Amino acid sequence: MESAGTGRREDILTDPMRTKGTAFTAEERREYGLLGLLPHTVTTLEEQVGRCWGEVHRQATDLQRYVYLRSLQDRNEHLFYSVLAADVPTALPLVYTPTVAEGCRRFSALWRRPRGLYLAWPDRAHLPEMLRNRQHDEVDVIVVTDGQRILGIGDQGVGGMGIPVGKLSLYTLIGGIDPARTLPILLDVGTDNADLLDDPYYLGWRHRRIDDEDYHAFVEDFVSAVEDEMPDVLLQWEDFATPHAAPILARYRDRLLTFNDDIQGTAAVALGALQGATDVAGTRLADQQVVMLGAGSAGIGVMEMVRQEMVDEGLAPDEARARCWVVDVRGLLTSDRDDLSDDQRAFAHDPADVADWGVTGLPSLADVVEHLTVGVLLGLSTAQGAFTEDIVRTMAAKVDRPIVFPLSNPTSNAEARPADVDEWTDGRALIATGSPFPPLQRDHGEDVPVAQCNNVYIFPAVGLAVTAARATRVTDAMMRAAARALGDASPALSDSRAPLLPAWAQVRDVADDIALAVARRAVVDGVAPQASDDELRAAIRTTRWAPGY
Ligand SMILES: NC(=O)c1ccc[n+]([C@@H]2O[C@H](COP(=O)([O-])OP(=O)(O)OC[C@H]3O[C@@H](n4cnc5c(N)ncnc54)[C@H](O)[C@@H]3O)[C@@H](O)[C@H]2O)c1
Ligand SMILES: O=C(O)C[C@H](O)C(=O)O
Ligand SMILES: [Mg+2]
Repeated sequence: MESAGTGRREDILTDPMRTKGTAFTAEERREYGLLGLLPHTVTTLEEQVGRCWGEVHRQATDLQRYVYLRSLQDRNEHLFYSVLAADVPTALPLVYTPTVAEGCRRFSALWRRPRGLYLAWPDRAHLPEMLRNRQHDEVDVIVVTDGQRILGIGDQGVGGMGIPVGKLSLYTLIGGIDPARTLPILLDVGTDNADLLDDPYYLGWRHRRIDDEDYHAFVEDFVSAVEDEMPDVLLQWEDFATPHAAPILARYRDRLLTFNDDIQGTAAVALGALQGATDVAGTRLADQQVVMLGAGSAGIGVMEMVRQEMVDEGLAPDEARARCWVVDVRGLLTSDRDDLSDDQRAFAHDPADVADWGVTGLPSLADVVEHLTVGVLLGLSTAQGAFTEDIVRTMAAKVDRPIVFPLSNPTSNAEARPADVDEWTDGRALIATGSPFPPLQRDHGEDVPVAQCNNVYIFPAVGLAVTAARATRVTDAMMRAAARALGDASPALSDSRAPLLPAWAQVRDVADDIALAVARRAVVDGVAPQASDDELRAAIRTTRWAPGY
């Protein structure tokens, strides 16, 4: 930690970026006027970490563990990140998916301390002033949400703030972004969640969501204010509802350094995991029929990257498209439907393609799996249990190594449980999930972890890359470089029984590799200053913040 400075003693003791709590030494206590303000014993950071983990484990529920860790973050950031770093696999589900979903649902009741910015529509005339009120001047990464599509649990209004806060914790833990240079933002444009509108303790703007015209004007004013105040910042869009997510990305991606995590981050992690899976299955994506359940911004984003990959593997654009099948709540996307956005229409099949299936109405997922030899089944539908035993068994009867990724979050929204998929396929399926699941049990006693195919493998590394390389845009090629670098780190490439994605214990090293690949691509694409690999590596190293006193 940089010097505790010469601020007033209360500042040093209570400033979460500067405090050491009981680890202030006897000399520091005297120097900063802290004598008598702390219990006598001086502890080490390691002892503090041990004590905190004891308290985490002592809590009765994961939600209480989440509350404990979040309040630790508000008290002492160095200790908070040291605690997370000491046990990443245990910490991740507590500060992130799935527990963060409960934190968002209970946000108003759990309110403790301010963090980040709440930009509410009624205050729209003051956006620049509100941005200037941010806690720290220099910001590398903003994560912003409007709370409308939080994980798979819908509109959480102001409670959506839990997501930017959680994502930014991982930008720091995994991507090494200095926590004092991160900024979570909640655009409070109302909520259509009736329970929240009726909740007397709801802390957001108690109003239905504003209409689209006002909404887009507000987003534009927000982006303009960000450009004025923090022109070099990375602006990550998170958990926007599908009708807003892709249009916002399209509008701003060529104007500033920005990306949508649910569209692009998810696509990159899915493609990374598919690289390991296809390798183990001894095939290529281009040789498979790929089926996606869910045509929201996440599902379409993934299919767009899958399609590009098939083209890279040698297919003509139309051949690639013909191998991609997307099914939504109504059924297969077909070109005679009048309810599709342009992004969805790009994956619509001609009804003639399926005419001989003899299905009346739109084919369902079960029909698709019955009539095609499906090698890859992906889920971003929010539909719990939609990968039924019948569907999975039908698929698995036709391929040796079915690739099945139920990617919806949180845990309760997953399209299938890995243990079930494993049983239905006699252990042949290659599985990855969006939320964490227990390892698969094997007869000979050796448990196999289930890969968590979550965009957390991607966004911290992208943040590290663009900060280190001083990039000005996030290009598609940069996201695909991230996917490739992640895929190259798949343990399954060297051991076909290993998980498809790296273990959490390795995730920071893998983030460095991904960051290098992304930064290199930024240079090639002309959106970052010229730099050699050695220079980029050095920049990544020096950008990385690590906790410690
Ligand atoms: N693993 C990850 O990293 C990751 C990343 C982003 C999003 N997600 C998850 O993806 C899910 C979807 O996100 P989104 O923004 O695209 O949501 P969305 O609500 O916009 O889209 C959901 C899609 O699924 C379809 N659908 C809903 N119920 C269905 C059903 N019963 N059968 C078939 N289709 C159904 C809808 O028609 C829609 O096309 C969420 O659960 C989210 O948590 C996971
Ligand atoms: O937040 C996550 O766990 C992943 C993803 O961004 C989602 O919206 O589900
Ligand atoms: Mg998300």
